[in-house]
Amino acid sequence: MSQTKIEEPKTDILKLADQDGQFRRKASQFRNFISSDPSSPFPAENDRYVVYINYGCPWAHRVNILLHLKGLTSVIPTIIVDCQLVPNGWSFTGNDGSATADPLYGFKHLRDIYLKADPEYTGRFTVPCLWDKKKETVVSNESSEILRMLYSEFDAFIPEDRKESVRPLFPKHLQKEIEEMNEWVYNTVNNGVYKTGFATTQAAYEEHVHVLFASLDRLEKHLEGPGHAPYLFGEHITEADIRLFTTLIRFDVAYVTIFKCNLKMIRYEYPKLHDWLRRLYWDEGEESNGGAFKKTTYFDLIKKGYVLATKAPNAIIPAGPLHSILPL
Ligand SMILES: N[C@@H](CCC(=O)N[C@@H](CS)C(=O)NCC(=O)O)C(=O)O
Repeated sequence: MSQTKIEEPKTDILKLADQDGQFRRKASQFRNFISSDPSSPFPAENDRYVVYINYGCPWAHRVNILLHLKGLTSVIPTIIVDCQLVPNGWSFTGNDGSATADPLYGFKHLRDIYLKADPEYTGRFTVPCLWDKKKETVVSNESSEILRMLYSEFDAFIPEDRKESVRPLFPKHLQKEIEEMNEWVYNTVNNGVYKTGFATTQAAYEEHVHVLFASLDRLEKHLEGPGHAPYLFGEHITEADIRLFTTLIRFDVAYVTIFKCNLKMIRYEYPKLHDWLRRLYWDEGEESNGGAFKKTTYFDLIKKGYVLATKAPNAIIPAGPLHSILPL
């Protein structure tokens, strides 16, 4: 008789850098799209989808901002996992805004959601993770694509003035420029902080830290360009602002100290980026639909999440900076 083997996780969750000290982000594996077309495999419906997030992760934060900006928080509710990455991955502990168990299936770990969708899944168990309650599967675990499907596919469920046709986050005439910016900002800033902070050799760290700051210098210059203020592409918030915000709001409070991205700080050395960042954070008016950026930012959990992920000196959470964000 063959013995029943208990399956160990195939992914070493706490191993972030490769053998050569470089952090290489793996491509997301669930890449389906929700559509407003009722005959599509994943049609937009009220209360059919949920998205697993935590409050530390910048990729999950993008999605949470978008749900608030669009007024979709009750159409696609979020389910929160805690901010500590343990050997079994993200979990439900009752801490950091999470429930004590997954409200859908009673699971203790997010990995069980992925394995329910595909028992053979070998990728990483990441947030954000968009789940279809009807088909009981993961629709997508790629934040950049989750953003895109939320722009217009759920327009039937939101007020007129939030629809993509009225207040576009990815306007036709800017798409090429936004795509171009996404490319270098993703590689050198959004993911650049991780390549720097998760590096485990001096050479890998130094390879990425200078590239990161060269891109911040480039962004600072960009904001001086015609039509590039107060938001990255003019008078209104676009996708480019959302994607950069979730990295820069973490910069002075977490990446400078915990990820050693410490050649400069946003608040002291990047006046234009600093203005841009504070305007987004503090806005509680129409542009941010009543504070989408502020309401979704949890500075303490951001710090905690990175300290625990990197085991930064003795897992002590730095007290500073004195103000997580300065007034406008
Ligand atoms: N490309 C993904 C990346 C998501 C991602 O890496 N999330 C991190 C949290 S910041 C995660 O869940 N890491 C857990 C792991 O890799 O095991 C996206 O943009 O959605």
